[in-house]
Amino acid sequence: MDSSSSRCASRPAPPLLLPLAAPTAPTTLSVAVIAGVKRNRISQMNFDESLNLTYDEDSLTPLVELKKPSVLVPEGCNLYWSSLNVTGPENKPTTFKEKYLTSKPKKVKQILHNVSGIAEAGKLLAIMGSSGAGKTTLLNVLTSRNLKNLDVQGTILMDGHRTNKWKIREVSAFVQQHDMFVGTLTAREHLRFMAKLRMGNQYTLKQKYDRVESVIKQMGLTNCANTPIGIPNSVKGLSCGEMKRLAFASEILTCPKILFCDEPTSGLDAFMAGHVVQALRSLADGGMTIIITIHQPSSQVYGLFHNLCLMACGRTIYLGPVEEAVPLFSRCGFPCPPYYNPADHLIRTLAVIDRDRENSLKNIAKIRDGFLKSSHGQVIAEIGKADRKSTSSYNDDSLFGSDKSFFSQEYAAGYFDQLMALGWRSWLTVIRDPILLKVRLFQVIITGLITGTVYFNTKITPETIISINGIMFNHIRNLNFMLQFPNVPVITAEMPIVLRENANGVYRTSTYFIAKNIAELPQYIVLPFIYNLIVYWMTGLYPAVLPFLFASFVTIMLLNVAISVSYAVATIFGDVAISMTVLPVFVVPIMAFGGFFIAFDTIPVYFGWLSALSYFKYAYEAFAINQWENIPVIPGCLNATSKALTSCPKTGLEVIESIDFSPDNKWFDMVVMFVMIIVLRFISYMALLFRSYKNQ
Ligand SMILES: Nc1ncnc2c1ncn2[C@@H]1O[C@H](COP(=O)(O)OP(=O)(O)OP(=O)(O)O)[C@@H](O)[C@H]1O
Repeated sequence: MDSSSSRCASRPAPPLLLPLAAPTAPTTLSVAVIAGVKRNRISQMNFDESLNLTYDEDSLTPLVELKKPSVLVPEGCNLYWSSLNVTGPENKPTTFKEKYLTSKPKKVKQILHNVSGIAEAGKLLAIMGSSGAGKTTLLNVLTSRNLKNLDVQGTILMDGHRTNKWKIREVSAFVQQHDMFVGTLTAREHLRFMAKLRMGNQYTLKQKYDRVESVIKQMGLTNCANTPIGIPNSVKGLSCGEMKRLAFASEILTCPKILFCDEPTSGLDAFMAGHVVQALRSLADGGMTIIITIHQPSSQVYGLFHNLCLMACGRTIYLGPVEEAVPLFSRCGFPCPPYYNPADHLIRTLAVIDRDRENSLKNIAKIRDGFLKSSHGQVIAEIGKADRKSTSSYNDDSLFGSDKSFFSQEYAAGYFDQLMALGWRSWLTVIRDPILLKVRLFQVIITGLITGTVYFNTKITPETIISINGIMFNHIRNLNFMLQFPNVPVITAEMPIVLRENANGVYRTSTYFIAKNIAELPQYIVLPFIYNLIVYWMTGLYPAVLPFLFASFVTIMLLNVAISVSYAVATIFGDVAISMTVLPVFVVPIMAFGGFFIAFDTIPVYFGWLSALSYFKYAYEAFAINQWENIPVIPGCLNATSKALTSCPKTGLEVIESIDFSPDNKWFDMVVMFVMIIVLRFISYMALLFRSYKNQ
């Protein structure tokens, strides 16, 4: 590994507490002492040498605090979990009542049983076990994620300190199983975006970009640094292995002490998997603490692990150096056949076979007993005792002196920097995603031309009044349906990425929301303007500059209300299918009260609220006033004497009144639409904030 690339930028963490290599005056403590249980050194712990902390016996605070250098070599930290017990509902809640109205599940089951362990600094620890063994649950507990419905008891310690979820998040990074990126960015752009947000203000932009280049080299991404990440079925991009390495690269930019990875090799072929795990091994060799869960590693990948944690039935069956696992199994009567992948052998031996359940459990118990008698087993047993003296549970946020909450989280980048970086990313997405801009532009131009051709140069006559009103109402309706519905999948597709980045403490929900709104605004000004430009002049609406500009303003406001509705629905319902089903339920009735299909005098009182919410009505009214207020005479109506034309409006103002609109409402309508935009965007922001909060 390139040594310069293994150097990491320091993070805005509290002063660095480094374990001392050589203990001096006070006591040298073992793992059990860390929890204040016992003060004797456990010998022969070849994977526990870095426990030589020097402590003040009373306060258990490390005595020496080293000054934080400007550039750090990642030193990792030892992570301990002691007597973790996790219980969850026997059946996952499915009905509304079970989910929201029942406080406690009827039946609970124990998922993790007194699980203890250690992940050492500078070592790659792989958690393995058959399906349902509890690997993901353990990783979720260690990272404090996805713990909904679960009751977690136990203690987690970092370098001798009890810790809580905020502290763990501060010093660690989590690469989840499924990669999520904004696919229109290139790998380098994505890393630069992350560097701007995660590396803090103590670094110049150049230093952040230098760090990006070194991480690109370190993760072997040089050849694909300028390749778009990719959007399935739309933009061709990185391979799965490159994507996974990019996920690591994003997380190690700030040089976390601990890196968690859930199934880093899933979906990769053996060759790619080897590359990915080799990258993790290099990070561990550089000093980081790495914890991964993994299924079926090849023997080559297996050989890259330093330590192995084997789980079965929610229990730790083995935790120690990888090379000692197979000998332990042999001693317990389960030798690995020659030329057999040791990982396969271990997992097969620990699998619970339904038709031979009793025997399987007996075998597992035998191996566990063998392990507990070994020196490594004793270390784990001692770690398990660390929890006994603790009175507060892991979920107690006051542990480790942290009183942070979702709303008082600290971010590496300031508010303005977050806005700028997020605005930049949203803007690149808007201009690069073919569906977002090119297709929409094409759609607007074609629809505008077709509408313009159908109503081409409509002259004002008594017979065409209804057609001219139709042009204006269609104008509004077309624009609404053309852009409102396609916007829903755009929001819902990006939401999981935003929620994940938010949960990782990269930026605030508010900065994302404001930046996205600002970055998207230009297209929601330009597109309606182009549409109006085509339709207004082709259909022959009142030919003057100011009325044209006002009509453009009406269409821009209308479209922005429509987009705000799609924002609100998408963020409230979250799922594209549900949102697309709900949206017409709201929009279609509201359109019926727009004024073209209904006389306002005939609307029953109990539907008054629907009429008041009809943004179509406000846009149509403003548009109609703008058109007809400039027409002093309707040719053919002024001197009409025939019976057929007795109800013929003689002036533009009479046309406005004939459709129950008030000529004074032109600016009032604009104000109402503006207020609607603000209220709807606020609602969608609150919905997104709530989702972010629930996702923590
Ligand atoms: N939130 C939850 N509510 C109820 N049961 C749960 C919950 N999370 C996990 N479980 C149960 O806990 C057990 C262990 O699940 P876990 O996902 O940790 O296993 P795993 O070893 O990661 O399996 P796999 O390799 O298949 O992902 C399973 O029986 C699972 O159904």
